[in-house]
Amino acid sequence: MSSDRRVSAVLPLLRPQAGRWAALGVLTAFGAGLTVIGPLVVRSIVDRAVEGTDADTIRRLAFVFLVIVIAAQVVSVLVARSATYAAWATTNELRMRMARHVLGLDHEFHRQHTPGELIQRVDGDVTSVSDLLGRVLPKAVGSAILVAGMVIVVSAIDWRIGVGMAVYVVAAVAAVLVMRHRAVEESADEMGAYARLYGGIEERLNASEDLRANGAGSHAMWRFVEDSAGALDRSVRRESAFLGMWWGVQGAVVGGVVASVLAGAVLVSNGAITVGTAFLLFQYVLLIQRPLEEVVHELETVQKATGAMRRVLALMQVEPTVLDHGRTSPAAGPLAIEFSSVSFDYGDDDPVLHDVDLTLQAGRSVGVVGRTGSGKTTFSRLVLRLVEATAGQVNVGGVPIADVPMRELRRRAALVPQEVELFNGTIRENVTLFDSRHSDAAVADALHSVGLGALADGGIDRPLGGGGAGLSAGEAQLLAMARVWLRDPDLVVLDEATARVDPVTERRIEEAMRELMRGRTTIVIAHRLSTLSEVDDIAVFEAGRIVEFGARETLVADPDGRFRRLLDLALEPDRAPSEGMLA
Ligand SMILES: Nc1ncnc2c1ncn2[C@@H]1O[C@H](COP(=O)(O)OP(=O)(O)OP(=O)(O)O)[C@@H](O)[C@H]1O
Repeated sequence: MSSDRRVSAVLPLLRPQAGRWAALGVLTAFGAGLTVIGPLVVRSIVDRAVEGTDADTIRRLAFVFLVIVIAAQVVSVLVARSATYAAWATTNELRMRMARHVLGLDHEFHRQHTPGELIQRVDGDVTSVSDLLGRVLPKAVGSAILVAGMVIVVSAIDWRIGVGMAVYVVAAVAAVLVMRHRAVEESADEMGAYARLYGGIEERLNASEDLRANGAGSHAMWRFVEDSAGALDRSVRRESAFLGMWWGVQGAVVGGVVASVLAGAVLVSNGAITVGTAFLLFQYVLLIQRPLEEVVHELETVQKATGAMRRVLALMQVEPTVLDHGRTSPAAGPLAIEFSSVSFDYGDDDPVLHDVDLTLQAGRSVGVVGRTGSGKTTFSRLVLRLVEATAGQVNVGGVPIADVPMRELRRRAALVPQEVELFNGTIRENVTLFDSRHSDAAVADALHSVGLGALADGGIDRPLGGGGAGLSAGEAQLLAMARVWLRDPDLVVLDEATARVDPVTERRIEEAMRELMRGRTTIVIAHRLSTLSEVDDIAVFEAGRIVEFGARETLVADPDGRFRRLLDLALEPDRAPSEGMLA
């Protein structure tokens, strides 16, 4: 995509605020017109003074000039104000569209892009576009009208001077644009270096506990130092490219002023133009200085916005693989799950699940066990349609999962994840996930049902504490269960609900699970077999395949079965792995 096409990609953004932008265009043209007329009045004053016209006429002309200058200033303030407003209205729409788009992208996309990088895209890059629209675009349009107006006025006086002025402007702008090529590249590189730096900082801050606990602080810091040095190097290169352009413009301006003064002196002495016209030329050349300087100043904004626009467009072109075109709602009540020859890979042609067949009747619960990396979590992602099967068919409630509207699937299926995210808000907000429609009684009931009654009794509008401080990992998982309880879904996936908790909390979680399972279809992914004492069925995963599936009681009774062997292993303390019973 060429850079011009990228800049033109901004134009469709203006459409929703077209009226505002049109009014701004008229105001800008009016302001430029006033700036062109001002020196014409001065020209009259000078010529009349040379001719010896009466003082009253000159005073009147001076007053007209004063009014024009004040009006031009007022208009420029109005232009700046309404341009900022129009730019924010326009880019806020873009921000919203991008945020919605990013949130709709795949699990895999979010795994590959840090939140910091995405914030930089949705906010930082869009702010660059906003600067372009709110500051540069009105200035560019105003400058173009100003220069065109000056060339027309001068041509009307003497077409040869008009041509000279046009050639001068075109040559000066062309020279700056040629120099910009290097600046463009440097600017894009600098933005990329900063995105990497901020993305890295954000990721390391999130993982600070893990990094510190594993003694990886110094490696992480070293990476930060490398990224910072890279960003500094790019900044210096970009700065020197822009400095080169700046000196180019200063040379062009000084050359223009010298040429206009010399040409004016020669033409006046030849009698070709009046002193007032020579003065007009001098003023016009000075007026050209501002647009030329702005080309340099604002080119940086244009470069940033161009790079930003390129990244925004690239992001908007990322298509989710999980599409929401479904129109069929499964019947009300618990949802049956059916996997027919389902295979899945994460895009690297290395299948994580192979030919998985499984039928879980509505309202039943299945315990999913297997070694680390055997595909249990991936299986649950397919059930929740966070990823799409590479081959085969997943049905939910008898309906192909792709035919179920995403909104309905999200409403009827819920997940208690391995890592529970807690928000810096009240207990209520953490349970309701900021949905204000739930009553106090419903929130308290949800907390009581999962054994967090003490939290509810102290008042649900108390802050939970920054980042959920004060809740253990097990309590956080209970709180996640309360969220699910409140939503009352038809399908629940509990991912490793008892990992990393003490026996007392494990017991509380088991009781909460029992409550949660009632009247719903439930998938429990567990490392500890004791968690599975309540489930109806068991599926044993091994290297991405289901190697055993059946009613729990049947599998327990089969001495040669894999689940039975896992149970025996768990019951023999000498042979049981120390950390989790299956991990
Ligand atoms: N987002 C991903 N991108 C690429 N590969 C992945 C991704 N998630 C998991 N995998 C790979 O898929 C395989 C199965 O992972 P999965 O998390 O489903 O296993 P699991 O049985 O749930 O393991 P655990 O018990 O450790 O959670 C592993 O080899 C893992 O490395």
